[in-house]
Amino acid sequence: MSSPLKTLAAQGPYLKDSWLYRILPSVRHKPYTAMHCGNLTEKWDEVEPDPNQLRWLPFTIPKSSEKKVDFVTGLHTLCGAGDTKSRNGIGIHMFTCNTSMVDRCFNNSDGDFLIVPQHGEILITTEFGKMMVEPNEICVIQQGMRFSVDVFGETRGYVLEVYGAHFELPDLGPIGANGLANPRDFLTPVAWYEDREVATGYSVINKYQGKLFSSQQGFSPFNVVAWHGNYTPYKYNLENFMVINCVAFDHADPSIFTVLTAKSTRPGVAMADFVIFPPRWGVADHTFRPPYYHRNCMSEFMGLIKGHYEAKEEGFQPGGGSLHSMMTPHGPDRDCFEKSSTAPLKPERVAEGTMAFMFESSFSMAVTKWGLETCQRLDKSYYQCWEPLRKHFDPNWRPSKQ
Ligand SMILES: O=C(O)/C=C/C(=O)CC(=O)CC(=O)O
Ligand SMILES: [Fe+2]
Repeated sequence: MSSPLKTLAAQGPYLKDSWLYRILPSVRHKPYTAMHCGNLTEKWDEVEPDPNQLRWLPFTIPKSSEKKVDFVTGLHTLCGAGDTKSRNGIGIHMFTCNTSMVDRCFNNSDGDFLIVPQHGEILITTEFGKMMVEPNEICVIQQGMRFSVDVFGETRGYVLEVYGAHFELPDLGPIGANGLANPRDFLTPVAWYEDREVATGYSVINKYQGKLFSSQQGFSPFNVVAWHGNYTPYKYNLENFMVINCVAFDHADPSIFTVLTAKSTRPGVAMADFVIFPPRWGVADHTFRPPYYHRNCMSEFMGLIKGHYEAKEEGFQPGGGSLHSMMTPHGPDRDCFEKSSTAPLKPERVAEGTMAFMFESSFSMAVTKWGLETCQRLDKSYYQCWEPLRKHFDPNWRPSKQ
């Protein structure tokens, strides 16, 4: 089923707002009451810090024959930092679900959701219209926008939430006008509405200061007949990313693959970048082409939509994740190191059939109890992928004369 979409109005230094024409105002609702369901959290101070390299096996999708779980009940916070009240922070969540949301919608008063479906497409009904989002596409639902998610079977994906800033295209600097994610490829829904009364009650779920609240009303909130503006949900197909990379020697920093960024209050560092590792050519001469071993000032959460990520072809699986925290050493596993140290440096396709991505943040993130224990997906043997690394230094080695 396809829904009409249009190109998002060009980005620019404009105020962002939208004007919605609805059948009944949103304020026609009963009071919010706390929901007491415990999978979302921002209580970063209640967990012990853990600087280790962490890796998760694919997160388990509940079977609908056992338990019906929709997008909201299937949302679990994995890690994050900062806080919603002072409007500065991020959360990384997983969603695993098997059932559509029925007569309930969600809105996030805390921030924006960048949603990365990994398994199963999702049909998102928003106050602005409908968007079908498939794996290898992403969408952004900004602060306050109500939406409801329909699924078509077992469904899994990743969510990057930012509090206090919106996602935007990175400054292109010397790249100039065109390249990376181009504005023309961002699509936004066209108005769609239903004038539907719901006698049994429609639940509007509100994420507010990290907690979920529910309020009842007697009608569908998707009652917007028309709208105009530039504050909208939008989607983007990662296949449209125009990849720029090294064509001489050395390995470019992964920031060259930034799709969207949410700027922090400190110039030059992001609250969060959404970075992808798309199919491309590797051509660098005299270079170790995979990511080098590094320790750096960002926290790096990696996810895999499909395929095999070059630095970890085996243990890092689609639907799983990894976290390399601020200044924690990491890099390719031994197999990748050996292969890339000996393979001839001819032009070669990298990441064919693969889409890995990174949520990279200048915040130092805490991992929730759900991430460390409850989900039971932590791969305790992750560190062993570097154990077989051996020294190769030979003080007597000299380059051969040609
Ligand atoms: O391409 C690059 O230069 C860096 C990529 C990364 O930092 C991501 C990782 O650290 C992934 C990983 O090794 O698992
Ligand atoms: Fe890294």
